[in-house]
Amino acid sequence: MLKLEHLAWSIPGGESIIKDIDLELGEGKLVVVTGPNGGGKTSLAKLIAGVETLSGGRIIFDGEDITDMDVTQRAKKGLAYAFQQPVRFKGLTVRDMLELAAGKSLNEGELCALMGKVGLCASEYIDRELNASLSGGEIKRIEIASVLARKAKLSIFDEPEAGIDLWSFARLVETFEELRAKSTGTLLVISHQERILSIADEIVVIADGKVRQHGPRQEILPQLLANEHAVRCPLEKESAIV
Ligand SMILES: Nc1ncnc2c1ncn2[C@@H]1O[C@H](COP(=O)(O)OP(=O)(O)OP(=O)(O)O)[C@@H](O)[C@H]1O
Repeated sequence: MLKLEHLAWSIPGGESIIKDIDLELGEGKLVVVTGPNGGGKTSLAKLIAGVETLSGGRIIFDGEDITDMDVTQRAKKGLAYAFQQPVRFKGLTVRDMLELAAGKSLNEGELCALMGKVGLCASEYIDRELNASLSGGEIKRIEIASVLARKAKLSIFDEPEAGIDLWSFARLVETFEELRAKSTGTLLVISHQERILSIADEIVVIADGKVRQHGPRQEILPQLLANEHAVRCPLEKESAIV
């Protein structure tokens, strides 16, 4: 459903950030992208969503070449993106944002169901403006709810765990599992969280702008966990000596 061919992206100064990425994602899968900070995950998500413009390569979505389409055209084709740091929209209420995302007016029950998926109670929030009065975690969850409202063919979530409390995070993980079970669309989730990695169908590891590993969770996750221990153990030994 999504095919990335030789994707490349350099920042205006010339530094190469994304380096020849080839990747194919299947329909209805939950794919988790992980890797070290600064490896290029957010850049890749922005390139897929059309927020940044490719320096080279092609993006095929549902059999169609969307490389030259802008963000809005890609959104109309069924691509939704939740930013790592959500944007606030003064003058727009939570209800407005969710209804815009859903493309229709929503009744109280529908609003409640949507907000419940991210651990928020609709009645407390729907009439609030999307401005600085909302906390970082609240705005993040509302943005995730708006992406869920889109029911897109491909939904991209950039570090949905960032700034979210444990209880809401647990609810969000359940929501991802429910969506995957319904196979309504493909989910691409950028995350460093083992809890999210542990529900993935596939894991992609990106470092230094390249795909380092890609495969089923059962294959990749044990390797990631083993590497984590390989890094941690010498340090633990050192601290034991001190
Ligand atoms: N507009 C930009 N201008 C300059 N450098 C940029 C720009 N966008 C990204 N970078 C750099 O590109 C590299 C990759 O950044 P990116 O945000 O894609 O990493 P990431 O894997 O998502 O990291 P994290 O896990 O910390 O969120 C970083 O070194 C970052 O500083």
